[in-house]
Amino acid sequence: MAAITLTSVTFEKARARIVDDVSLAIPDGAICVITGPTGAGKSTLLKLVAGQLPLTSGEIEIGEAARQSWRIGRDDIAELIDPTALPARGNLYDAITGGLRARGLKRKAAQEDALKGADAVGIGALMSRRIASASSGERALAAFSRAYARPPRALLLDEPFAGLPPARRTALRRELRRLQRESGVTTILATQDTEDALALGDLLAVMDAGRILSSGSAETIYDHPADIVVARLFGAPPMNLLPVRANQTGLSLEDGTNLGGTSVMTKATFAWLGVRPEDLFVLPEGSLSPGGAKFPVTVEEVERANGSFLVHGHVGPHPVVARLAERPSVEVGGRLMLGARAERLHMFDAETGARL
Ligand SMILES: Nc1ncnc2c1ncn2[C@@H]1O[C@H](COP(=O)(O)OP(=O)(O)OP(=O)(O)O)[C@@H](O)[C@H]1O
Repeated sequence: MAAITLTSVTFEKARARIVDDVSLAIPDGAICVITGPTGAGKSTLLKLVAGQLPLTSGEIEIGEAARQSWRIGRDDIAELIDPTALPARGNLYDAITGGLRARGLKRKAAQEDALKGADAVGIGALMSRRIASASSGERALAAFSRAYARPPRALLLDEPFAGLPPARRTALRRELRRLQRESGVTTILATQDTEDALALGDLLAVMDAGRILSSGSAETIYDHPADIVVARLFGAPPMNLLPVRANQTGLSLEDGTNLGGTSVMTKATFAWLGVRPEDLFVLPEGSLSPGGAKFPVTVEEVERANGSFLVHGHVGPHPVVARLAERPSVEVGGRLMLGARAERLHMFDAETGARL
């Protein structure tokens, strides 16, 4: 297929930099997931790669083809897929063949490929369903059929699972991974969902305000975020951050509450201690592992989440969220001692927010 290389890609509109100096190198056959909050510029970046918007400056290469030399819809270089943007009229079959025809396929080839693609994703029997009455999951599958029936060199997927319930999302992620494995098409996928990103991304890029703040493997972005901005942007609920001071016995809050955490003590006297909600657990009395941290949490609310319980509370004046497998036996207003293993703690510079 083809590697995708973005060099200093910038897009301005009405003097606003919507995409700002983005550089990324996506290896041939990889999935790069662009993640970030709403309005970060993800969709705009995909449209630039698809050739649907003109670059203000910079360069995009897909394999040997430089950005200026292709036009969307006229060849098999890049295709942007947004399941929510299927045409309003017609049935799923029309949506799939229409997409292939727009890429320049002759009618017969488009019809053959559409059926092949629909069978490959298991919606062959649904071809006559009106788009307007198809479920979000069926539309997503139709969009995938359209993409994978004849994969372009670069596939650009904009929020492909938007609006789907969690169970359907999981199934469609697996489907997408399978299609990706079989086709090997280099893919950029934009999503706000951390689970999509972790499940699908060979390469992750965190975007905010038009810029790529950090990019790399899940290990880099999720396990070792470069600074507190990336740490808070990637992960849901976001990483807890507490301002701490180091003394002889470990890290403490300003009111003197000792949190342990001797394993992450650095030369810095003041720092931010970070811990992800999913890395916290109920700490049985006196069982803190060496170097780990403990958090005496005053519980405000316990919320049932998908397969877990979210405990909202605070440690001193600082809000803390924990994701626990089981509902803790604690009343609202009660105290819960939570722990985190040494290797799941993060430390960031108090001033710059950079990882220590
Ligand atoms: N043609 C345009 N003219 C002016 N502003 C634009 C244009 N297109 C996008 N924007 C603005 O640029 C920013 C980025 O938009 P974009 O849709 O790329 O973000 P996004 O990260 O995909 O968000 P979401 O996850 O909500 O889809 C937004 O503030 C948007 O309002």
